[in-house]
Amino acid sequence: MSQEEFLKSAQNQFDDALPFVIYRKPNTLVVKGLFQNNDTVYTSENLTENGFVFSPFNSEKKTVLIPFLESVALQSNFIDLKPEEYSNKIELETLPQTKSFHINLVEKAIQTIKSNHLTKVVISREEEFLLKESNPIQLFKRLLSHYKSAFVYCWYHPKIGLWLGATPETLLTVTGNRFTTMALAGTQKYVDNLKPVWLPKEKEEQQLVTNFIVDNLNKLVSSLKVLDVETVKAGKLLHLQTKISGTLNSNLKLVVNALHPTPAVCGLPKEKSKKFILENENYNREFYTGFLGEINNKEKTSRNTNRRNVENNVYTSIKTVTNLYVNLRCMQLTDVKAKLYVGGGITKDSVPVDEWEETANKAQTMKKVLF
Ligand SMILES: C=C(O[C@@H]1C=C(C(=O)O)C=C[C@H]1O)C(=O)O
Repeated sequence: MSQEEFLKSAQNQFDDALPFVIYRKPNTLVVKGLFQNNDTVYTSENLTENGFVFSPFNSEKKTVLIPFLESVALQSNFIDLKPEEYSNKIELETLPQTKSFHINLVEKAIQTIKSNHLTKVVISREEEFLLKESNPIQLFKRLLSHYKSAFVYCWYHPKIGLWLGATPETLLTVTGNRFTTMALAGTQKYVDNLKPVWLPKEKEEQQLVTNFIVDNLNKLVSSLKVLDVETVKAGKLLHLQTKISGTLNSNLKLVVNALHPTPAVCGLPKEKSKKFILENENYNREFYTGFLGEINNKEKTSRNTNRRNVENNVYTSIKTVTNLYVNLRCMQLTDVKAKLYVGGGITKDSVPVDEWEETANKAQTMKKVLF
């Protein structure tokens, strides 16, 4: 189906107030959609269902599911915007009280860390805007073109809300019993042709995330492999990333529970930092820093067993595939407003005003397609 027809189906579904998700995996050219047949709120208790999950930061709250069995699945090839359709908009100022609240909270977090109550905590904020372009399908189209290496999505449920995002972070991918995950942390602005220099503060902050993942997965996996740390680009930002892979010896729910929320979006120790966040941030994160994606998708993989090709020598197997992403660089839309969400990791060496700047830079990812 053409991209135009695909996006038209999404528009119709939205106009009919029926749940759907449209998405594209990082560095791929296929845009997929799941269009639910009714407006029931399905939930997933144990991540054993087959469908697309949308799960909040606070794991005590419900994980919403769009079941494959209750939906129509469509897909199209991705078509890039024309160069003149790309936006190149100015940076907008944020309200001064938003800035002072954030800086004060970062200071409080640093004090809490220095008094040995926490090692790291991710402090975040929301920012609200009146919209010029409020059509989610058009915004999704722009996100696809602007962020080709991100997981780009638009998720809608009439009883819950409308979310869009372009996240650089994978929570977990599983194919059969092989899994990969990543430790992503440390942020700086991307500057053309300049080799990035990472300070010890950022390296340590990212290492904490890697250690947490390795320690928590150890009991649940085997053949654990930790690759070297590398610099990755996400929009106009750079992050440090370590890829971690291995074999799963456990069920999906236990592995997700062991990871989510990682110190990339919550902190260390996990429960104490989560408590700090829930008590001190002046808003509800809802699905920001939660996770989303396909679970237990039966994917057909075909492979030719004979190089000299014989048509009937193709070997087909069905694998169970899960692809979950951390919901970052995202926003929630209402008729006239967009609320976007941004945060950053705080350690003992953080400088409050720099942390503010980091969130302002991260906010540009969504602002770029809004104005
Ligand atoms: C919390 C966010 O990003 C996370 C925090 C980072 C950091 O502290 O440097 C970097 C990447 C993400 O793991 C966000 O984008 O809102």
